[in-house]
Amino acid sequence: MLASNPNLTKCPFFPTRYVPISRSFHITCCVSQLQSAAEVVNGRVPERNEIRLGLPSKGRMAADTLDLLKDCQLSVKHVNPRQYVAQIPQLSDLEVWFQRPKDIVRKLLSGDLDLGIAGFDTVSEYGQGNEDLIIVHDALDYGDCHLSLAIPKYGIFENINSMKDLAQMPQWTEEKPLRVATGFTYLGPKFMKENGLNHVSFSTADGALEAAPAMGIADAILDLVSSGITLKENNLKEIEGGVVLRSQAVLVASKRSLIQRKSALDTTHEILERLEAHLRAEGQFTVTANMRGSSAEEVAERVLSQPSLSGLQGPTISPVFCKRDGQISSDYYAIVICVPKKALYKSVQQLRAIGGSGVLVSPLTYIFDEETPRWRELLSALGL
Ligand SMILES: Nc1ncnc2c1ncn2[C@@H]1O[C@H](COP(=O)(O)OP(=O)(O)OP(=O)(O)O)[C@@H](O)[C@H]1O
Ligand SMILES: O=P(O)(O)OC[C@H]1O[C@H](OP(=O)(O)OP(=O)(O)O)[C@H](O)[C@@H]1O
Ligand SMILES: [Mg+2]
Repeated sequence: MLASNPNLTKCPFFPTRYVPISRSFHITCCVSQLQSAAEVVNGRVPERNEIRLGLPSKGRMAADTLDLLKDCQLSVKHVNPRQYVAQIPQLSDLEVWFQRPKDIVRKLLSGDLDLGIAGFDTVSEYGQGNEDLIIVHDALDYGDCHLSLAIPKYGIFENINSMKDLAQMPQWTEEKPLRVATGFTYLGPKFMKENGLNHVSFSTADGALEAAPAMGIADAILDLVSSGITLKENNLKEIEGGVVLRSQAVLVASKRSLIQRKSALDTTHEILERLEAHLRAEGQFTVTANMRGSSAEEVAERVLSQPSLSGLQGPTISPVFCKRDGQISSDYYAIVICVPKKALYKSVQQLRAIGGSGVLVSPLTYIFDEETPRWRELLSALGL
């Protein structure tokens, strides 16, 4: 139980929240959040002309975020790693601010940033379900991990393999709760409660949580997992139903900013279109092949008879003209299709099976659709 944990105390500013006693910086942060929040609570966002995008200043998300933007032709001009403000020359009214991922979320809530990129886990933990946060793109395709509960493989946990088993263990009582070490002090308690574990206490640390059970500090940990190596090396295991959430990098915005700053919405549209165009193209190849045929329609029929050759909107088929005995004829047709990378070899086999030859495969850089579904979803979530 939260209240019985000596390491946590009621936050003086948000009485429904508990904060680690040692983390007075968190309380300071609550104060500054309150001050900024006061500015926006009555519906107005702070006055400024530039749109602010928060990007991770360091840690495992930082380099991949810059790489993604570069791939979208949105390179960040950042001369010095210790300088926390930067520009994206392609987006003239946008300022980039480098911040720790958790501060990106806090500053979106306080109105000091309009847009940000962070892990979904961080958005969920520090956003605490605040309705002002809106996920603009939920799958930026890096930073994959999941937040999961893990317990020792040994001792009293040897035969415990699910959350249900864990909840039914007779050991956990009001006086002797299940001790969980986690940095996720909002999601952790919420998850345990939702899973019927009522006798739980939490402790927190900034890293190397996997050591806590062996050190006798905790019975279980709730932390991020990607390869699973850290758990394995520390004799811990995940259990059925123990995944709190799955995470990857996301583009997140403040609803208020998007509604009240017209240019924030326009800039978000452009960033979203570029992200979608790049991410859609990344999974595809362009495949070109020649095929003998009597007409474009007849070739199309053959191509469309194969399950992996329909492309994005059906194949493009154009006649290949050659001069024979002074006569121009088109016995061959060139077909162009987009093929998912995973289905490349299958597609080549199917092309050959219907008489395709000279198959050329090239990378695809961008796919701009007429309108991205995510843009429509965003507008409807904003009530626009
Ligand atoms: N194996 C992993 N462990 C932790 N984070 C991961 C992992 N794989 C992907 N991530 C993502 O990277 C983010 C962690 O980035 P970073 O290392 O900058 O944060 P941090 O160490 O939690 O931050 P801070 O140092 O400010 O406490 C996570 O929030 C998550 O979205
Ligand atoms: O499943 P894996 O691939 O082994 O990754 C999981 C580990 O990585 C992270 O720690 P990090 O490397 O950030 O070190 P820290 O615990 O000191 O923060 C996370 O907190 C886990 O400990
Ligand atoms: Mg870390």
